[in-house]
Amino acid sequence: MREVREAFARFWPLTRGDRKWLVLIIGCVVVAALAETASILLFAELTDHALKEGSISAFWGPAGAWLGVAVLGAVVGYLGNSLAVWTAERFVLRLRAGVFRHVQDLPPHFFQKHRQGDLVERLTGDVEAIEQMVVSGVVGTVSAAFSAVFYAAAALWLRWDLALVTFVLAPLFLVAARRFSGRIKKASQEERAADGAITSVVEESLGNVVLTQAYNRRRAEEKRLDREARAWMRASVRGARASEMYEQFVEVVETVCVLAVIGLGAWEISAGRMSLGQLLAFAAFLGYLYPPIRNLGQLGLTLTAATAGAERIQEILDAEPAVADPVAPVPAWPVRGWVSLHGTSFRYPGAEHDSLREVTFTAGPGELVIVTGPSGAGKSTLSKLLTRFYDPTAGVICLDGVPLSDVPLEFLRENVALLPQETLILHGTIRENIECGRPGASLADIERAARDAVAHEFISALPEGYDTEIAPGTAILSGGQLQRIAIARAMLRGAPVLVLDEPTTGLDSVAARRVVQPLRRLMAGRTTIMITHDLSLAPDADRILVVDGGRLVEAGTHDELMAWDGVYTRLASPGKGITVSV
Ligand SMILES: Nc1ncnc2c1ncn2[C@@H]1O[C@H](COP(=O)(O)OP(=O)(O)OP(=O)(O)O)[C@@H](O)[C@H]1O
Repeated sequence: MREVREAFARFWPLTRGDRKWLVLIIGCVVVAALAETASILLFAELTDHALKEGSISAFWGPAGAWLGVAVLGAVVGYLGNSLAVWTAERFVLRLRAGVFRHVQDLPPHFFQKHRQGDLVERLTGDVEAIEQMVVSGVVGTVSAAFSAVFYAAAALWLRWDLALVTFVLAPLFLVAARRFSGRIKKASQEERAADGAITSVVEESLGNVVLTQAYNRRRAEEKRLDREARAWMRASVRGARASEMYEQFVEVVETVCVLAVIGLGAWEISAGRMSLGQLLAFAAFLGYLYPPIRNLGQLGLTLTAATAGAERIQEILDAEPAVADPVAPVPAWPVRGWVSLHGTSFRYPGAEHDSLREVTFTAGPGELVIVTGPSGAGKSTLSKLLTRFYDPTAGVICLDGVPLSDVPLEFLRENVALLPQETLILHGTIRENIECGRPGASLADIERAARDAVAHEFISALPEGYDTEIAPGTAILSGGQLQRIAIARAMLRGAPVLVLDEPTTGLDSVAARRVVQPLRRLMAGRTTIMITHDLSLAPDADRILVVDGGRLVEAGTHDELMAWDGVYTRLASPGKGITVSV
């Protein structure tokens, strides 16, 4: 129960703004319960008078009142339930948006640690589970509690002695619910994790379908899915079994109660203190009294199952973004493009070694600085620091002399544009894909950027031109063409500082040559830091920095470094072999 309380306390604040609706819903629920109670009492009156005495004149009054009460109950029931669904869905909407916003700010290593399918499951199934706990849980509990109290009062009023017998046995329902809640929660946790794993396997397999088919991995992938699906099946059967056991146990408890009432009733009838009609009315009444008590127990189980989802969402919400907007940000300024690193070191969270060690260099407006080095040297890490996905663990990185941690994140990313290793394509038209470099840009600007990126020609040749729909992994365009779209996007952004991470990776030499010309245009007049293995642009670079094992080991122009005969010479002359740092 402590977990339910904790999870509840965490998510209850999200109902702010909707609490007035919750109060209204509860009002409807209470009126509906009252109407229901009144109808039971009217039923008892009908049995006692109209039926027992066989009097039709005694029928009309209670019958009319019963109909009135039933209509009132129906109206408030409809209002309350519709409002409850609306409020619950609003809660889901808000919670999902909040979790999604949080996830978007999380650092790259978070996404390396969590499988995508699992995150999808958390943002869908688990979010709904929390709704069950916070909104439907509250409404359901209040509704069942009020109904139980009203029915109990009515039962006492009808026959206090029989009512007491039924009350004595009622706590058995709650004991049973407690007994089963642990098992149900565990099964529910496993089921949710397995759900996430299934989504992950399907997503990864379909995303890699070429590898699967080319390497005959179909059987292996099927086995992987089968393993997760079986785990899901086991958990869901275990959960269903525990719920069913609870249901059946409750049935038995109910039978015991009915038998106790009939036994006591038989004794009362034999002593002449009760009529058969009264006993039947009371027994029928039990049919009303037990469901809300039973529901209370069932709700307890739903709540414990929902905490499994709540804990999975909490785990995401507890993950901290690696960087935050500065508390006292420097006001925006016309950025010139001086980038300087001073004794910068960085270690990934949880890693044992620094990925960058005491790196110091400066790059100025109009300069092309190439960062190269063996695989695993720390080059991509440098691009993550320059665009502030992480803050250095030691040292400082400045833009125009201002530490990046004092620059508002949005302003920083407007002025330092990243062209990442993998070509990032969004679902949408080519125009939208370029426009996201500068939202709201005119078509003329988009076309100019595409022309500069040598992309206008192939885009115009497409039947739908700039309105052609593309998506990640699209087959309409080649890797080089997609890269040129990404370059057009960066051109449109017009940022004074460019960080290019392996801009020609994955392109064959012809395609790579085709992007070199637009790249040169893109770089003109800006500070460009290009991280690359491909040294075809090296002779043009103002400076080449060679990183090895996280350290800056060589710096100079192509000619200077070639004359040095060090790491760079080996990298630039493949015949001499490339070192790989570990
Ligand atoms: N999320 C992470 N957690 C821990 N260590 C990491 C993480 N990402 C990278 N590393 C480590 O940091 C070091 C530098 O990695 P980085 O990706 O910067 O190398 P790189 O020079 O760009 O390599 P490549 O040229 O192969 O892309 C490597 O030893 C790598 O294992």
